[in-house]
Amino acid sequence: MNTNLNLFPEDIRPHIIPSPKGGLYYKCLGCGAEYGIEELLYVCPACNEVLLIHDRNKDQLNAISGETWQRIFDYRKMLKIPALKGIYRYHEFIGPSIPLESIIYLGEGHTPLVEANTRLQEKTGLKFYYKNDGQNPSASFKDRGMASALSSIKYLIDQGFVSEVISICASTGDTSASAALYASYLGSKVKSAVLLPHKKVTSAQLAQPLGSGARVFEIPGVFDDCMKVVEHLSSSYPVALLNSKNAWRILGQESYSYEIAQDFDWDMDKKVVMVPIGNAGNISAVMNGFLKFYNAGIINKLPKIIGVQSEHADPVYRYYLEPDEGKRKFIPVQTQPSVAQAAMIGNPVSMPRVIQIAREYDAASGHRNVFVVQVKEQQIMDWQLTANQNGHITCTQGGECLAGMVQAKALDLVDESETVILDATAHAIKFSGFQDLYFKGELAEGYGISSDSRFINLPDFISPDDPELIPSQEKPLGPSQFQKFVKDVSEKIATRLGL
Ligand SMILES: N[C@@H](CCOP(=O)(O)O)C(=O)O
Repeated sequence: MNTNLNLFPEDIRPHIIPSPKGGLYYKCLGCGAEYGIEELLYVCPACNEVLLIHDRNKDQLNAISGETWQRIFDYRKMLKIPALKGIYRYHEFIGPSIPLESIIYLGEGHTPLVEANTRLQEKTGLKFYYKNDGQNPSASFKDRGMASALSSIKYLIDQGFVSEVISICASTGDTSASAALYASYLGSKVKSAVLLPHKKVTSAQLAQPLGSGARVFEIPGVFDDCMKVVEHLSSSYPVALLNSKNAWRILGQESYSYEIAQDFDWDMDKKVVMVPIGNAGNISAVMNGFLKFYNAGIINKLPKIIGVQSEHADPVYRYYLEPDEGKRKFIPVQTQPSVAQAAMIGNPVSMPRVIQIAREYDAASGHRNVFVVQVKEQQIMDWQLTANQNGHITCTQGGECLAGMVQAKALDLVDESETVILDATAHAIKFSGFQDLYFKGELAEGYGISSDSRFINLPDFISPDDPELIPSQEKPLGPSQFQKFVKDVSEKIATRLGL
């Protein structure tokens, strides 16, 4: 696609189309060992700890002023080059080694930021927005990380470092949908396999990888058990791990923060970003993204970060309950049934990243700026339904986020002077089964939720009393009978509506 660079201001022109630069490398969070990105690597071969991707040339980012970066990203919005339409608008911060030809773009990123209506803001006493990551191609935020991870795999294939790949992931349902979708786009060179905890993903989520043609394996247990199997597979066989243990996933998910910064015209003063925590890759990425923009002078304030966990899957919340950093000890938990099923994780693989990045984040902020709150299952469901009955399309994790905001206000972690951004991590439709069970009062006891009649909404079946007036495909009604049918049913509906 041709781009007329003359349309752009002269000082911006050389930066509009990024060219690939080397310099990325894996760094172990445990022993600090460094490794090249030319191999598929998920944990440190020396100490088995998780990795992050760093940029040897990151100082070069500071050769461009923060204000110029802002303009570069604003002008890039005008581009029609597919590779730069999604998360790679921020190429220099997402994956500067990846040439544009290796970038996969399926429409991810730049999801809408929707301000809550006055009623909801008055009810909660806070000004807030949902960032609708359910409007990504596979209907969850995972597509950000997957676009990055699969672009990195395409890069390795394009460069001849690998020829064929079997990708694998454990999932509560969103990661698998996304992995299968992006792998299927790459065709025969990347075969996708996903592991799901049997009966612990929603039917919509199960349908997604099946529809994309992935091999789907269901195993007994919960997500944490699947994750252990996948970790074993990835350390024993030549497979590409697509969970967020894969550091490329973190890079891609940093785009969420870059977009929030750009959406608010780079003004992060008095902003609070709330993120549900499951495998903890997302909160790591969100903090890291803001830190990178802050270090490059693109934003001059670090927003407050508040993670949210359900009382039924709260290991990160428990870790931070201890005020003395030196005494904190991470202990995995056994999860209990949670309607925020995507976050029903007791042993998050990114916990070491959370600990390290949160420390850096607080240090750069000059005060504590990362918090974690805990919410009840009842609050998750009730706030999800409240949000969606006010024009949102949020999943149960988004409900968890809103419940977390209300809890944070009760704890004085946030006040009326601040603006809150909530992460609707997936589309409501994926999790509509929980809504259905809530409305029918059929949620299993283990969730600890009772259905509040204020939220219940069930369909009303309206049919003529006379069986002769009931239309069917096998026996269509004659014209006069059909007219009677329409009149009869309309009158009944009008009565119900009080017309
Ligand atoms: N909620 C996730 C769990 C896996 O997390 P990831 O960060 O490793 O992708 C899912 O949808 O599977």
